[in-house]
Amino acid sequence: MFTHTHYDHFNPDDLFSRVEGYAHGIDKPLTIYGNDAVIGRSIAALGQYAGDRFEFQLLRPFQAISLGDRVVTPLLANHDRTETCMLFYIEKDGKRLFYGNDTGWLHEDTWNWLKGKVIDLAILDCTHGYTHNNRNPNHMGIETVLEVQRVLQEEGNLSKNGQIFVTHFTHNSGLLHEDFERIFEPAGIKVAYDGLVIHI
Ligand SMILES: Nc1ccn([C@@H]2O[C@H](COP(=O)(O)O)[C@@H](O)[C@H]2O)c(=O)n1
Repeated sequence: MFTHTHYDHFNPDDLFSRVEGYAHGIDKPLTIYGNDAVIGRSIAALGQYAGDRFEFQLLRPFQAISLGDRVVTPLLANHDRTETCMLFYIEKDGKRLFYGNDTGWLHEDTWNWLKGKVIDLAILDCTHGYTHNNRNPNHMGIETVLEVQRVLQEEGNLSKNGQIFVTHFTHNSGLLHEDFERIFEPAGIKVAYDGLVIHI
């Protein structure tokens, strides 16, 4: 399931290693979920070799789909005006995950959709460090993350033990992992790292 087609999230040429004759022992297709750009570029990368090794499912903003025991609702990101970039609200076993990356200050339609929804774990974009803007577009920074937390709390979106983790940092902020930990610790926001597993 893809949020958008930027190079750091989507490399459709990798799909080729699953085609007939290259990969073996495959008895069911891999479903690619995403916006029209994701689906179009996946099909273009595979060409005639897609065979029965792949299926494609177009995601539309705010139209929930069932995936086994999960319900996934794609939400609109505020990231790239040339593409329908998406975030995800995922419900499973009574737990609710908000995958909020890549995005700047949340899209108005997403804020509206979130009204009345509960979140047990929010994963938020914190590409930037300090931006002196608490409504940063395209990507969030520290002030925007804190402002999103404030609104989520004000709206009652976070469950009793609801957690926020930040991720997707650029080295250009000049901040290290421990700097982000120190900055976000007073707000109770945790800082993600490669290989992190969170149980909710
Ligand atoms: N000021 C920035 C902004 C982003 N990056 C890194 O570039 C990658 C792609 O960014 P997108 O805006 O296309 O999502 C991403 O991995 C960022 O960390 C950067 O280094 N400096």
